[in-house]
Amino acid sequence: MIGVCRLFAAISPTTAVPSIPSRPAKPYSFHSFTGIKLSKGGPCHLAMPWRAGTLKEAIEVEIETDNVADKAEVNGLPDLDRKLEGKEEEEIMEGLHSHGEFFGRKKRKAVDLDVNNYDRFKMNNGREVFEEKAYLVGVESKDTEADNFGIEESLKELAQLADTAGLLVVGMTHQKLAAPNPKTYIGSGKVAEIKSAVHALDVETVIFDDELSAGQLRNLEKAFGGDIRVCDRTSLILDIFNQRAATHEAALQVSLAQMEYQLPRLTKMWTHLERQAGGKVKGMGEKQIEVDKRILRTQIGILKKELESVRKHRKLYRNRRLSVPIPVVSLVGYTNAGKSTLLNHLTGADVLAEDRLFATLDPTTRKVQMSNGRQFLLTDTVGFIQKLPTMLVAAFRATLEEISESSLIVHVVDISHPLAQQQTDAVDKILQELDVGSIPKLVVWNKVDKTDDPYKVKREAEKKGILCISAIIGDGLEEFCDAVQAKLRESMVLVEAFLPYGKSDLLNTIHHVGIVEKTEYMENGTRVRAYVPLPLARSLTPMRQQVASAL
Ligand SMILES: Nc1nc2c(ncn2[C@@H]2O[C@H](COP(=O)(O)OP(=O)(O)OP(=O)(O)O)[C@@H](O)[C@H]2O)c(=O)[nH]1
Ligand SMILES: [Mg+2]
Repeated sequence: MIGVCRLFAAISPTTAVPSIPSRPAKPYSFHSFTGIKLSKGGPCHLAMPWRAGTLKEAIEVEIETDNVADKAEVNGLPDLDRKLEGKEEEEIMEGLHSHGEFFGRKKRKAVDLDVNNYDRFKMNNGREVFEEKAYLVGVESKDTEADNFGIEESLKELAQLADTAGLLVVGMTHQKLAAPNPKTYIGSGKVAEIKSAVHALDVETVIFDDELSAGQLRNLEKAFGGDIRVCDRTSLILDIFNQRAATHEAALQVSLAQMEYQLPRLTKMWTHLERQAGGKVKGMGEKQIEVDKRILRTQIGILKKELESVRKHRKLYRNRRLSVPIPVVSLVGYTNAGKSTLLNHLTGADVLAEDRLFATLDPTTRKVQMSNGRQFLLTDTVGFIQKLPTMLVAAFRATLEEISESSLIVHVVDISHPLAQQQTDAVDKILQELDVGSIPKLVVWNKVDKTDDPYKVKREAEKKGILCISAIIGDGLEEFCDAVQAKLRESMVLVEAFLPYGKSDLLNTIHHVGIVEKTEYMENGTRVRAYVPLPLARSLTPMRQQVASAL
């Protein structure tokens, strides 16, 4: 342990490097990536195993491997530090790849060099990645109703997720099954076929398109053999969320979801110890599982408490915002539909918008100032995806509360996507789960510029009463704001109030956020008849009573 601590002191935790050059030989198999300190290892990390996002994480992984596998090596770490003194950089780098032996004070420089030069190549989309090969596996359900995405499309999306996580997809396969195999999810023939493919292609990670049970994960890893790691869509999404969580709240939410995902899957972490010891320590694994489960549960409890306090804070902030009677409009939609691009274009915000899945995790709210003087608040939210892990929906509850408390939901659809309809259905399904049916909704088709025949798309949209926009170019945005106003009016209430001249600020607000039908300037103030959002109607109540008593 001493060695580990010394190492971290020597290496800045903020040193961000894109990835580790090559994945150490299966150092993770007995190790959770839940971000907690388990009973045996040193500090854990939140990143998915193959994707250590920082140098610090990469080193933690190696060191911990040695820690757990062989305590003598851990105790010997200070010596290793000494051994490192005076070594040439090349030597250190060589050591880095062969064994953890050369980890120590001088490593940082060596690894930085290494990261810049080692094993890099460019992908088709121009991004540079390290060679971490992944192979995708899907199961096509015979129940086509449940499979409206189609297996090929679902796997394509999984490939996009893998790419977002920084993996290189080198192959994929699928199988049609009446029901998944409870032991290995796929049939034994398919297991054998994948095994030879992944060994031939030198694959490190096999990703399944559906959530796997602990037993299935274990059996598949055993069946593929070697250092091949098996994971599923859920853990891939969790990893992406983990990489992208920018705020404290998002990080807490993702950690919680990761731990909840990990809890029932802890079993496999310790079985290797029994294997390594030739079965001599039988039973030890089970003990460890119990200890780790307890630690994990305690951590989950702590995280939940912390999240609750963060949420309280957010609620206070939201209540303050709601007390300003400007209607809130939420942008929702499938991931990559263009929500952030739309927010940026309308408000001049600087939210990250890029051609990758789950660019946004945290909601951002900005004011939209229309040319006619009207205003509304626009909130960008986390994107949805088919097969969204339920624990993530639950984890992002606070974020999604933003949606449920808005006056209008704008569903942004990427109409240039071949599966636009399926994506729309997936979003509608999640909105149903969120129970926001009572909030008015406006559907917009975005990325019309990217479609083969924009005119045809626009004609089709017109027939359906849907608005077409191009958020990136700014096409149709004025019509969009008008449509938002018109929709907002539907949820406004008609009020008649008498505002003394000292309340001119309220009169301004009515003009900004409401639709004024009539104003009458009188001796002591203004009498106004207008459609206003409900919160504003509430704050006008005393003045409305004045009108009533004057009648
Ligand atoms: N051609 C075209 N591309 C667009 C348009 N709107 C957005 N994009 C691109 O689509 C990609 C995704 O845009 P984002 O705004 O990040 O999408 P998002 O809905 O916020 O995605 P998540 O945050 O992942 O949910 C980016 O590369 C944008 O430049 C559009 O109208 N036309
Ligand atoms: Mg976004």
